[in-house]
Amino acid sequence: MNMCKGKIVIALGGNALQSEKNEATAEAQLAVVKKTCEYIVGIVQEDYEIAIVHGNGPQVGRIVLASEIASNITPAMPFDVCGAMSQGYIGYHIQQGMKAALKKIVGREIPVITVVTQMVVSQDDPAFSNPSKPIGPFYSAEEARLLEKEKGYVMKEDAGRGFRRVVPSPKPVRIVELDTIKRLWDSTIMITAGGGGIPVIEKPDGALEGVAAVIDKDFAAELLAEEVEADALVVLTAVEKVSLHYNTPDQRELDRITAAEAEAYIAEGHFAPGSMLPKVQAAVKFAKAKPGNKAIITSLFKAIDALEGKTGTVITQ
Ligand SMILES: Nc1ncnc2c1ncn2[C@@H]1O[C@H](COP(=O)(O)OP(=O)(O)O)[C@@H](O)[C@H]1O
Ligand SMILES: NC(=O)OP(=O)(O)O
Repeated sequence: MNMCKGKIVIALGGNALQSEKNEATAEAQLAVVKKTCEYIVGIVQEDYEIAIVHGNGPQVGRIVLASEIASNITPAMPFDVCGAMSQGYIGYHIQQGMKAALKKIVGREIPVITVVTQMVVSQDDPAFSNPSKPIGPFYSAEEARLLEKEKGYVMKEDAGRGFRRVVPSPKPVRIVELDTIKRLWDSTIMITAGGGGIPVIEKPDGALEGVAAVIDKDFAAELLAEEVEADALVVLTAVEKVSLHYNTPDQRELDRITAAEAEAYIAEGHFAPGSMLPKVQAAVKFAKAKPGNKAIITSLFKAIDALEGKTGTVITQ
């Protein structure tokens, strides 16, 4: 990676991993990931140094479900182990996609690896008593009621699309593998803090213990961006720009805003919790962390244009 234009941490949204039909097969995911990687490699070709942080809500939920259903024949895996599994197979797909796209588009090899990443969270995080992160498949209201009764799941309606299991989503505090990530940065494209990182708590003796939770990948990407002193946090999702009055006749897209303006819009309730809100909150945190920091929220397809200042919603100090 020569003549670097800047260091960026990319947070990859659900549409970068799953088909519009939400097909849950590994084959469907790999097909989507391969296309996604062609856009990401376009960013590498523009001479940005990148790290990739992906989501894992649908995937970790399905691994947990499969493990629970098979528990009469093989021991169920703890939730944190399921999170590690999701990092492994999503990372594996991205590695394959990146390798193929690098060969096709850039024409040279750049090492790409997945770093199984642990993320320290606080045992006292209020999120543990207020589950909010949707995982796994969608259910009808009737199925949701049954799951609550029979399995003790907490079920919530997810943006008008049906009911999903929700789990605690504590804030990321410390990236355990940070030193390694920093050391590899110059030579290697890393898929790291996938699914927000495997949530672990730190015992008084320093031992780490996995906990049942899913960290928001936008917050994890933000923390990574601060730690590696990235120039930009690039949050890639399904929309080209963030809007005020989203999905109403008064909808207005935002181009360049300050962190203070974004905070005012947050207070006015413009961004849906669990979807756009964490992205804007992460963007604000990064923008405020250091003068010159830039956070961009845009679509995968518009990422390069947004990096060139032509589109996207850009949040700065
Ligand atoms: N104010 C807003 N402006 C733009 N999009 C919004 C807004 N509020 C909610 N959204 C929705 O949030 C989605 C992004 O959240 P989500 O799909 O959960 O993220 P991810 O891409 O990480 O999977 C957008 O595609 C859009 O449908
Ligand atoms: N961990 C995480 O934020 O996953 P999603 O993006 O799938 O919700």
